[in-house]
Amino acid sequence: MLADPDLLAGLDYWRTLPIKQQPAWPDADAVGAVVAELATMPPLVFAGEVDNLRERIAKAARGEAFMLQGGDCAETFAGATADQIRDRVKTMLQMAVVLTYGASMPVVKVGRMAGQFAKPRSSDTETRGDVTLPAYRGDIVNGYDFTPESRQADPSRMLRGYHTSASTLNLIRAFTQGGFADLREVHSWNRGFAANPANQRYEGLAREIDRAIRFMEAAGADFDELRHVDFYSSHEGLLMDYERPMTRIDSRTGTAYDTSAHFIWIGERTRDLDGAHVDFFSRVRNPIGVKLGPTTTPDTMLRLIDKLDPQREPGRLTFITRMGAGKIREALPPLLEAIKNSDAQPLWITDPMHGNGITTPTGYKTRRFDDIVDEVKGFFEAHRAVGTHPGGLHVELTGDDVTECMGGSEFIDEATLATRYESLCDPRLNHKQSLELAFLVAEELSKR
Ligand SMILES: O=C[C@H](O)[C@H](O)COP(=O)(O)O
Ligand SMILES: C=C(OP(=O)(O)O)C(=O)O
Ligand SMILES: [Mn+2]
Repeated sequence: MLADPDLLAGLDYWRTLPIKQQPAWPDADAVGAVVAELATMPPLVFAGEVDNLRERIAKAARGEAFMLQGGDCAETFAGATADQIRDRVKTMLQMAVVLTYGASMPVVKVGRMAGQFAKPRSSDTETRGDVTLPAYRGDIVNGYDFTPESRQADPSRMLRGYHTSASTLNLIRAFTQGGFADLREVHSWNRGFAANPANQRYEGLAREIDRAIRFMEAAGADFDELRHVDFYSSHEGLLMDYERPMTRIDSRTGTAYDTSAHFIWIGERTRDLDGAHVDFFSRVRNPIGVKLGPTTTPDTMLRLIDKLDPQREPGRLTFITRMGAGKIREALPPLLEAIKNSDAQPLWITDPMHGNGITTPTGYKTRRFDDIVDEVKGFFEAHRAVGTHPGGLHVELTGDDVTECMGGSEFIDEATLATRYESLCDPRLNHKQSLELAFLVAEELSKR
């Protein structure tokens, strides 16, 4: 089907609107050449897969599924190795099994992976000693090394971002379709975790899952079927010179899909109602997420719904709340009440990371595991009180044994942060902290 000329013109309307958080590219011609090349590259995802995800999100919004979204704050080109990708996928699969049991519902698995390369920053510059340089905006824009050459925005990085996303997604598809996701195998990894004396508290739940799997086996469940899982990609839709050329007209329907990922979210810093990002993503068919911080008013939220989901399409819109542990119990209920009295049915998921950042006196950005857990609990409490569905969890995590967030059963403290702090942006839960969070959330889910 041919695209309607108004749709094509609309996809560039964002250029006339105020825009935030874009790099200062030094050479417009070089950007134009990269954008033209990106526009000729094959899509990373197929529109039909995007539609499937939208249907699953619709189920989660109705309270019939739970969404798990996780991965790095900022993926890096160097971090796209087989081992690191495998360990992140493994962590997500392990969490998903625990959550599936806790929720007694399917878990929709979405990686902050295969394209999560662009970062919004609080400041355009970074100063070390008496040197000030442009801030690091993610590997798709500039380098992390603190030199003028590395921090200069380089559009050729967008091509490397595309190719790194393609190879990452290829390996994710191979793992999740090729047998690595076998339910019995994933559960045996979880048994290893719960067998550690530090995680004794979770042993009971692990044993219950064990019994459930043995029951399934005895009852003749087809475990071959359970070796394949659907795993979707997502990232913040931030860098417009990348997202626009990756947006294509679907030949089946004549509508626009951003083919850089299945799911795209708009960040807390760029969700202005009259800004470029909201306008652009209002015109693509992907399921869209919007981060909502503690200052969000019901009116702003309702206007975001009108812009991004005027048809009230099931699965179209996900609100990712990131209020902070100390604020969620006051800030979230008024938003939930306003939704209850409207005709909209967004999916609600909790990001317990971005409202709980602190910086140590030694300069590490970190988060306390207990604050993260507390925000998740506040999220469940708010939904329970209002009668809406707490539909998912959005976390920054890695499969590696890093020391970036404090607490958890290994008691990572301020002094320990320095031993293996690897994130180039925000602190991630390590493998064990991620599993621990999944067990705690499963306990909350099973209370319902
Ligand atoms: O993930 C995002 C960070 O919170 C965001 O990039 C801001 O970080 P900054 O305050 O270090 O710039
Ligand atoms: C920048 C991020 O979050 P927020 O927009 O909620 O600050 C993020 O998810 O990494
Ligand atoms: Mn982050």
